[in-house]
Amino acid sequence: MCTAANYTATDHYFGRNLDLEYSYNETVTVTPRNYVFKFRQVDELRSHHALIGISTNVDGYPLYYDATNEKGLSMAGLNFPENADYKPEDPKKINITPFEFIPWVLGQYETVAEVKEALKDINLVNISFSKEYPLSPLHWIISDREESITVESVKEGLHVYDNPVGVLTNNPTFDKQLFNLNNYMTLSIDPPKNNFAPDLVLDTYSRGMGAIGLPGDLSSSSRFVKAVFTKINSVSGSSESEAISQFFHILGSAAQQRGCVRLGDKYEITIYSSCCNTDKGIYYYKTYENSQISGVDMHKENLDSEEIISYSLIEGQQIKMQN
Ligand SMILES: C[C@H](CCC(=O)NCCS(=O)(=O)O)[C@H]1CC[C@H]2[C@@H]3CC[C@@H]4C[C@H](O)CC[C@]4(C)[C@H]3C[C@H](O)[C@]12C
Repeated sequence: MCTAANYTATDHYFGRNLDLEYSYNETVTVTPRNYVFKFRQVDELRSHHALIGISTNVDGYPLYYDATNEKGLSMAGLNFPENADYKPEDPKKINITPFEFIPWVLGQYETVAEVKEALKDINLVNISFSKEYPLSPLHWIISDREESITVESVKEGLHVYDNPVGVLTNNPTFDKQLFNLNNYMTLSIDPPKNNFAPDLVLDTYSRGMGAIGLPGDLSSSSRFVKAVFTKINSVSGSSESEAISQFFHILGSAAQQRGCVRLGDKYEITIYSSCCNTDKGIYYYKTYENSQISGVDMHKENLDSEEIISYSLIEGQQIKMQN
């Protein structure tokens, strides 16, 4: 399972946890403007916005999990099992495969408003990348500084939801995730008042009691509530250091520790957490075993080139000994 979010301090940030029990050798990948993006059913993009994000690169093609373009538009794909339903080719629509969706959107658009318009003509077509890389059941969050949307291709068709909280996890469908927040409206960052039974003497014996009932388990609906509560109440200073620290703490509130979710003989963990400064095009990340923040700045690369540039994730703790 996964959790994605956006966050605005002075700059705007977008990132996600990738939670899984294995990895696909993902890298931080910069796709410069003149890399030729080929698509299965529509014309190639010879020149487009540059992208930075995490991908698995197969036969020279960046299969992005999440990315941001040089205009500050961001997008992440998260698992959506049982619900994702991709369609046969529709000659009246623009047929984009799920693995092309991030390049197609981020290659061309600057804002969520533009993407919303474009999505009216899109059909997410059921063509897989290859036998080795079959279709994954995904849904997406797309964000800019102003707004976020969630895109879900389900049995009934393509649903585009406004995402007023700027958070996405996994199942159930996004309308249900949002509805579920109704159940938590009494949670508060302030100490509780005794509404339970005013005649009883009840004591606020601990800090944090205003949010008792906030879910702490690792199911996708609980992570959604936890991440929304943390993000919406987040306060941070305006510096880059303060903002990215806060962003990683937001993601940390929904992260997975090895041992708590068993999958056969393996355990789900947060493989990486990312935080892209979408204004500056800097992609920061941590991995499960590297708590130090590493970063790749897209503007340090030649963005007019034709070749993708990738950086392997730095793994293993970088411990700064003080004596
Ligand atoms: C599995 C991940 C979601 C994490 C998650 O939620 N894990 C719970 C698993 S479980 O439900 O608990 O078992 C998702 C998120 C993004 C995905 C890639 C997107 C590009 C590409 C698309 C191609 O079509 C197939 C290969 C491809 C590399 C994808 C592989 C995989 O699907 C990725 C990593």
